[in-house]
Amino acid sequence: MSLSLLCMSHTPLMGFNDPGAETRADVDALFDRARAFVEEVDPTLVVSFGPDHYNGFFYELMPPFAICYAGRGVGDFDTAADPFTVPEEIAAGMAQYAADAGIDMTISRGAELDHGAVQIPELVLGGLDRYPTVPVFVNGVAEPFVPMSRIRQMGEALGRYLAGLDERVLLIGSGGLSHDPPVPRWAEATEAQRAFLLNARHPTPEARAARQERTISTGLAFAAGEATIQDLNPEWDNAFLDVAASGRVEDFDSYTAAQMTLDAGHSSHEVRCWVAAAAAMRAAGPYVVRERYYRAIPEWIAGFGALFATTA
Ligand SMILES: O=C(O)/C=C/c1cccc(O)c1O
Ligand SMILES: [Fe+2]
Repeated sequence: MSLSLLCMSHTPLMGFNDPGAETRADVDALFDRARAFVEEVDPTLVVSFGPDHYNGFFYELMPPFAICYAGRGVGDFDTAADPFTVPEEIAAGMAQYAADAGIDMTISRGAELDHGAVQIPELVLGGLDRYPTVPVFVNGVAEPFVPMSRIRQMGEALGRYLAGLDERVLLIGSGGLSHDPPVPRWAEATEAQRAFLLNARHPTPEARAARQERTISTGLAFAAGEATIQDLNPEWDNAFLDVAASGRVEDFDSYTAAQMTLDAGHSSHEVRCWVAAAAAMRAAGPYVVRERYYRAIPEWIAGFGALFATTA
């Protein structure tokens, strides 16, 4: 048995907006190190915590988190539209263990997963079918949010279960850090946007392209200082990374959703994926940080961070 941890920001604008050659090379080198880390820890099982952006999970039924017994990419922003190879018995074991531990776990037997859940596994694992992978959806955009302590406890419960398996488990957390991309919000949404937030599965190619174009152009305007979205917050991001690196996962409990929105933007809640993954990792004992990375990248609307760790 062993556990390892790889948390990274995702951004669908990578490959669409140019952040400059130096930044691109720096991030490419980070992804090379991520792939080398995966090769080194040589997982027999991957558990990947990722959010959604109203491509697979909608307000018609929005759980705080869900273990996916089966899931496939929707292919937004050119991410893989492939199925994950999910070991169903392990997914079911995780769900039962979490339920027995008092976690109100949701499951999905047919999840549709967007770039939030697909981009990092696709890029660091080399495809969605290369390793047996259990995707775990964690809501990072849709209010209301459960307290961060529940995310930590959910991660810890799954970590205890995974630590008891005869597997080399790689935990992935995909999301964050500070960022405020133009994802509609119910409170200020128009009627048309509310219909979208309620259920807009399987958009036409034209609707998909229009949506993506809005995000791409917002990224360009943001980098030019002309967008109205919230600024990135490198100070907040580095404080979050400090906690994640320390392994003191209970310290995340003091993060409230309202303050996170104010400090770090409406999509900062994606860090819940990191919290779940780090808490699962910590449940197996102290860990040693092998990589810590941070760079604010406005063209990609991303406080772009990474943390890799192995058991001490
Ligand atoms: O438009 C979306 O669906 C999401 C955009 C986005 C932009 C930047 C960073 C992220 O994590 C995003 O999800
Ligand atoms: Fe995102």
